Amino acid sequence: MATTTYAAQVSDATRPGGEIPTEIPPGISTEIPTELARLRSSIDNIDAALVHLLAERFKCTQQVGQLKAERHLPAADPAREERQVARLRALADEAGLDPVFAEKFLSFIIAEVIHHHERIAAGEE
Ligand SMILES: O=C(O)C(=O)C[C@]1(C(=O)O)C=C[C@@H](O)C=C1
Repeated sequence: MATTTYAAQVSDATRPGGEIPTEIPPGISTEIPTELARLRSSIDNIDAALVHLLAERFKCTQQVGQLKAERHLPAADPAREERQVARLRALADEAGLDPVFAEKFLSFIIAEVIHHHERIAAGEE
C-alpha cells in the first residue's frame, strides 16, 4: 500500500532498511519516532524471547507426546489443564496481564500440543 502521510513515512522509517523522511514538516518533533523505534526494539527482543521460550516448551511437550504414545495414554489431560489455567490466570493477574488473554493464549498452545500428541500416537511424527 502506498504511504502518503508523514506519519506513515515515519512508521516505515522504523522498519529495517527504512529511511527517515528528509523533509520533516515544521512543528513535528523527531522525538516521537525515536521513542517509537526504541519501544519497537524492546518489543522485537521480547518477541524473540517468546519464540525461544515456546521452542523450548514444544521440545518438552514433544517428549511428553512420545512418552504418552509409548504408554498408550490419552493425548489430553483435562485435570492437568484445569490446574495450569488456574495457576496462569493467578500469575497473569499478579503481573498485570489480562487473565482472560492468558487463558486463551495457554489454550491455544495446548490445543497445538494435543494435535502433535495425536500425530505422534498415529505414527505421523
Ligand atoms: O502435561 C501433559 O500431560 C501434556 O501433555 C502437556 C500439556 C501442555 O501443553 O501443557 C498438553 C496437553 C495436556 O492436556 C496437558 C498439558
